[in-house]
Amino acid sequence: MAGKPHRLSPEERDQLLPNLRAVGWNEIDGRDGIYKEFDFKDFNRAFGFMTRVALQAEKLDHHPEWFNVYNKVHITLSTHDCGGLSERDINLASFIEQVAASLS
Ligand SMILES: C[C@H](O)[C@H](O)[C@H]1CNC2=NC(N)=NC(=O)C2=N1
Repeated sequence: MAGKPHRLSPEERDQLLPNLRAVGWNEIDGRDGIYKEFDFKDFNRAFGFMTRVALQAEKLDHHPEWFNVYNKVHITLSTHDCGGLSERDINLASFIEQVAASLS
């Protein structure tokens, strides 16, 4: 983990967000963060996904806000250390996409 995170500038957002928007991440109303809902086949897959994301989050020292019931996982990414969206959220979202792709 390198340096203190900063809130992404408009230019950085224009560059970094389109790829994530294209796979279902949306900016949140009233808060500087991104959000996506995942649907898995069953609880085992949802929880397996969460386990893999959790281990990486701990490694990166960057943690998701999330909700799970049965096969659904809802994830919000935002960086408290800078009060908004940072590159750490983009990196974690990209990792999350890789995990989700490998499980479906
Ligand atoms: C002390 C610790 O390194 C910080 O609180 C880390 C932990 N995980 C974190 N997760 C997220 N999402 N944002 C942060 O700013 C953050 N900061």
